[in-house]
Amino acid sequence: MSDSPVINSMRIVPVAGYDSMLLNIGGAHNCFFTRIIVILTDSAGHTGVGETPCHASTLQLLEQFRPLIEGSSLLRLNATLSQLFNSEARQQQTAHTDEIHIPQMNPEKFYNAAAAIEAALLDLQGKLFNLPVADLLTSGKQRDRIPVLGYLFYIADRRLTNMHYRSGEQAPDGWFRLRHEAAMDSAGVQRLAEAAVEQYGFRDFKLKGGVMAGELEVETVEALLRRFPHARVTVDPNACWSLDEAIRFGKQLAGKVPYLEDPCGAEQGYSGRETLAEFRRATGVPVATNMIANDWRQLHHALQLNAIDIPLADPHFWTMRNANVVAQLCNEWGLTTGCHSNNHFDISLAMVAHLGAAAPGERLTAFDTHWIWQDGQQLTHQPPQIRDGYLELPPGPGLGIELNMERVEQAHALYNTLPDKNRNDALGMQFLIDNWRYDAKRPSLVR
Ligand SMILES: O=C([O-])[C@@H](O)[C@@H](O)[C@H](O)[C@@H](O)C(=O)[O-]
Ligand SMILES: [Mg+2]
Repeated sequence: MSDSPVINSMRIVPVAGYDSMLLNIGGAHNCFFTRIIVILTDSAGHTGVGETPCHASTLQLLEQFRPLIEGSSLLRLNATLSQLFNSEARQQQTAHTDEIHIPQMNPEKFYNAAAAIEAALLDLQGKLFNLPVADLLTSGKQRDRIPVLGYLFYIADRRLTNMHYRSGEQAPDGWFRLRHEAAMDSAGVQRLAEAAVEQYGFRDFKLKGGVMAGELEVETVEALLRRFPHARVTVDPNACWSLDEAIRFGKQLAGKVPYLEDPCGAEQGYSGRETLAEFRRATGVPVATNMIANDWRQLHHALQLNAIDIPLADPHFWTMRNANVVAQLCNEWGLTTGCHSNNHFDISLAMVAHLGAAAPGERLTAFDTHWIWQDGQQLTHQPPQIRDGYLELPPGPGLGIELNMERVEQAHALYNTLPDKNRNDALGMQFLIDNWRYDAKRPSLVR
């Protein structure tokens, strides 16, 4: 191993960017979102980067892992990551939940931390070997671009708050202006979709549900389908519909949507995996999830119960290499590969591009990305591009991106000014509904 570059330094940089007042079951997105960037430098003179959701406990874990990373040999990446996976922090990790917008949920963020480190190490290895990260994943690069979907939200009126949402008024007409304006009904969401198609060429859409009564969200899906008859449109109510409601809406949408995402969840003593299995049997509608199959043990139970068709294995929940294994299992076992997302910068966009580029087989559903809400705030010189509904694999070795350090420092400075650094979507809701509180079983505006 004497010829292997050694990791000289690991920098952990919490960063913040701007977001719109996007609604979901957990409330309303804050005007700021936060992420962590991990920057590794090695003795060969290369820089490797990874990105992950930001939480105080993830920052602590990354600090804790620093001694295992600094001084490690780049070519012994497997051994280094095994140390992380064998650490006590991993043993303490409860099953990964997606309930990051609910402040009382504060599980150890082992996977988020490991994912950022692994991505940065892979980026360095790619630069060393002059290969894209997609080629370092077990299945190797399969394609140069991946289908991605237009992630649509109902948007609350930022003017009702005293929070620092951006206005977009300086932007020319179209997506970059509209994404800041209220969109509280089907017509509003349709206008967003039209602008997103104009800008990015999407053929697939996902509506973030769990906001309005289910009937209204189904109506929005149907309105989108009428407007874009050849598009694939789905809705994700984040498991807030009851099983009965999910079956009713599922039957209404059967044959019209490619899948429904987490249409129902745990209720009346039955687990989400059990209710989703019943939903599938009753409706025949394929099920995608990012809520009940987020680690090997959960995935195993979900598949035993025939509860899901599309595990949305997010590289930030699984790490890129594990998510690639999930994609291989999907290919071998007749499932469909997809990917979940949260608000993110362009380092995550590159991670997702490489993951999708390495997914084997043809059963790939359009990957999620929230990038369209952040486009323009990039932390790299040339972010990966979404054109014609496809996310293009950036050229060049590693992740194919280069940090713009001036932007990174600005985003870090912004993070340092924030009073609330962990995600908390309940804050903005107080401007819409007095004493609003999260309820996993009720859409956020149904109170
Ligand atoms: O960004 C949001 O509001 C989503 O609700 C996000 O937090 C979810 O994790 C995600 O998009 C999903 O459930 O698919
Ligand atoms: Mg989801």
